[in-house]
Amino acid sequence: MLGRAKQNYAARPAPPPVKPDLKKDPFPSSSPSYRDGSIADFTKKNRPTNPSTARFGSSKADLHPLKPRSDNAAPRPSSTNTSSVTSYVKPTQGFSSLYSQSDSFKEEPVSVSSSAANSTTAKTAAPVYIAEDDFSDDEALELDYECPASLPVAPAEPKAGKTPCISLLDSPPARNFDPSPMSSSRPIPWTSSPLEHHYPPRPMAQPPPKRASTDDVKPAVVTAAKKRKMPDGWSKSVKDEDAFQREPTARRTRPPKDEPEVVDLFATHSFSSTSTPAPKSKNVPWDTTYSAMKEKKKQLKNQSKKTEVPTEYSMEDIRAATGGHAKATHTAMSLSAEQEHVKRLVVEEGQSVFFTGPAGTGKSVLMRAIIEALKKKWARDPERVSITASTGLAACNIGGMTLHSFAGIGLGKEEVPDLVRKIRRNPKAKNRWLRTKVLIVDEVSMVDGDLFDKLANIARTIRNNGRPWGGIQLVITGDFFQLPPVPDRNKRDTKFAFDAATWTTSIDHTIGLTQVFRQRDHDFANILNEMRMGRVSEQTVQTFRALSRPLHFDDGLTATELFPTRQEVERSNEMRLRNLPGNGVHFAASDSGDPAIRDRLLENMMAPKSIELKKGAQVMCIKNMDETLVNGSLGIVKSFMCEAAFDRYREKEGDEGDDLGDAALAKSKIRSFTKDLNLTKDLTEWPVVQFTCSDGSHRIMLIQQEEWKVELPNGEVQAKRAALPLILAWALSIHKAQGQTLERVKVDLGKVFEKGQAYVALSRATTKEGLQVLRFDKSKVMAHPRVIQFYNQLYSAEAAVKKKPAANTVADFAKKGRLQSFVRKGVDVIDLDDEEEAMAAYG
Ligand SMILES: Nc1ncnc2c1ncn2[C@@H]1O[C@H](COP(=O)(O)OP(=O)(O)OP(=O)(O)O)[C@@H](O)[C@H]1O
Repeated sequence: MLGRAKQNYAARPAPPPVKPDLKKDPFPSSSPSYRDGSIADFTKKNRPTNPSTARFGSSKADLHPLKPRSDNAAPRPSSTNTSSVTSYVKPTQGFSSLYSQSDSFKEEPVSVSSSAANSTTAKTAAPVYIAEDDFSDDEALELDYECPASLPVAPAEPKAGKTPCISLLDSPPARNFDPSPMSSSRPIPWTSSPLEHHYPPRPMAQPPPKRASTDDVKPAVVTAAKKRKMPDGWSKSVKDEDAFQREPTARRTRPPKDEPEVVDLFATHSFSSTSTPAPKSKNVPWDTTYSAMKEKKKQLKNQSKKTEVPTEYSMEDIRAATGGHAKATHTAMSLSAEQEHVKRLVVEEGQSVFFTGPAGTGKSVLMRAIIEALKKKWARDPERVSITASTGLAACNIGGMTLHSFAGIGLGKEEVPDLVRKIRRNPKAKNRWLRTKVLIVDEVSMVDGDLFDKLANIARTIRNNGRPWGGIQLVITGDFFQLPPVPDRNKRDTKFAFDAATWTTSIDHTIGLTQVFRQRDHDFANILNEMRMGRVSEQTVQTFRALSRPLHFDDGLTATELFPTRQEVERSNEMRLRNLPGNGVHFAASDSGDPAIRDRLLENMMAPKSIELKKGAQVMCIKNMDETLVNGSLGIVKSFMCEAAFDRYREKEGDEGDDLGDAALAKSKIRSFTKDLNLTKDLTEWPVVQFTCSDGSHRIMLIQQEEWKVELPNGEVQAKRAALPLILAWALSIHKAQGQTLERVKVDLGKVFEKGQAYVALSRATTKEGLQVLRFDKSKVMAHPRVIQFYNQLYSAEAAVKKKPAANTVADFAKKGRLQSFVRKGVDVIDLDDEEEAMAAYG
């Protein structure tokens, strides 16, 4: 009975497999970690010490399924195996002790085939070696070698039951490869590599023999794959047929005509140069030494340099390009060392900079250079650079918008929270605040201090960033000795931008430009500079009084009179024009853009909406045309001509002639000629102006319309004006004159009423000889006391830092912090760093 019971027990059906407890572990991990998450326990509990509890397999053989070693494993000297492993695991003692097993890092079985060890196939299969090109399966990659002329025939469709196998070896191997289907008794291949990987590597592809003719070769490799296209410069050199014929080595395959050309990255330069044959021994990338590749790169660089378009032009080039028709061209001007220093700080170091300096030290020139460089730097994201100025005119001069427009605050009279709400309701303005990384502010002397503080706070609030200006880099320029902010009736005194509570913390560097370009006469430059600082000596008074004499010029031009108000200017110009004989000719500008905002955007343009001219009218060029015909050049209208008549006149008279008597004759001839041929020639008449250039020469130019645009930072044109680049120039407002360089100026100080006006007016002149001063009065040139104080602090800070006399100050004279420590000693300047930090933390 006992025996029967034993038999029944042995013959009982196997219990059903235990289902995993889904409630407890709905998503069981596929990783081998132990259920409680302790990998140490896991390794301990599953340690294959006892064959019956071993995790992988149940037989003893399973403990060492890869003994003998897998054929795919790299060969190792068997005798030293143990010692090398021991020494290798030494540093991991900590782990070993954790697992309380010294051989924790010994080789673990990795085969998934329980019978692999017993498989005779595994034992007898040929070892697999990895060749260098086993991984170069990127078909699109162009390698620096040419494929053999004959490629293997594409394999037939694999038969059922056969392992798909495409051999890239041109001679089929006479090896005993068994292509029978995989069975559990065969080792799983090391990778899913193609089968040829199971064979010893064939020798590297040899450079193919030099071909007789490039056309003979059938570039099978080219047709086989989608090739990567090289940049334009490369294909250009490929198209050099001669160079192709001169190719010293057969390193490139000419594709059939209808296929895209393929350029060998490493060989391109060599076939554009006969003198540099390709190194024969380096025709595969892995054979090319680093120095050889470097050399090739250098040659390519030189080659591309040679084809660069020159960026600077000589005057001959400019004249040839513009002829006698004035069209604004870009003229290169090299910056001085101090200008370069500022540009570097701004563009390369990303510092917030305020650069200032006397009139004529090249602040505007520098600002334009900085804007150009920043635009290049942010070419991919132009909205990052916002160009603004305090006034519409100044903004137009640098192709920007007013600071008010940028901010989207209207007049900006409300408190900051209200202004922030206003901006948030205006997506464009909000976006400008959020996207701006660099904010340019020109003519800062006219920015109100309260406005500066408001904008600084708005920036931090809208950008949700506690850093000064919410992290926006500021590039500010201006001269506080020049025109002050427009006075506010509600305020008792002017508040300058430097008076703003946030001014000191907003600026990293304050830099004083010292090299005066406008006045070449040092004495004159020094007198003006002294006057600027409010130091008017008796000698200076005498010098200016002596300039009251009338000015006479042989070319019939008179000095431009500067007036404080626009009404005075208009009255003066109209009267002078009316006094000229003959009829006036009207030139209307053509404006375009959104009608809703166009007029407002264009109202501050230097170029007028319409201008009436007469023969003999004195005009000023308001655009830089080239090196000698610049913004501020004075001229006289000599005639009115169509383009063809002017060309004929120029042919006859050349550049220097000024006899325009046959203009009418030329015009009638052109008219009859165009009538005969039924041609439609543009017979619009334009003013012909004889300019006195900055170098003293005369040039006769046909002046046609130029364009001025008001653009958003992303290049979107908001408004555009096409107008003659001319204004009447018997008189000019001081406001419009700010920023101008004038050869002949007349200033009546009796009419000047605002601080800074006298200095702006007088400092437009390039020479004493070209300046007439009426009613000179010391009191009229006095600067604002707080401006004097501000600059004295800067200069003394610089002098103290450099241990130099304050008079000879140069360049970077007030770094943030450094200046504060100086000015704190004597002058009441609040250090706002702590407050800023606190606000940043709060934000
Ligand atoms: N690096 C330079 N090389 C030669 N000339 C220069 C240079 N920088 C400026 N200039 C010339 O100096 C004159 C004054 O330049 P600019 O108008 O930029 O000075 P500014 O400091 O802006 O003057 P202001 O304060 O009066 O507006 C211009 O005629 C300009 O062409």
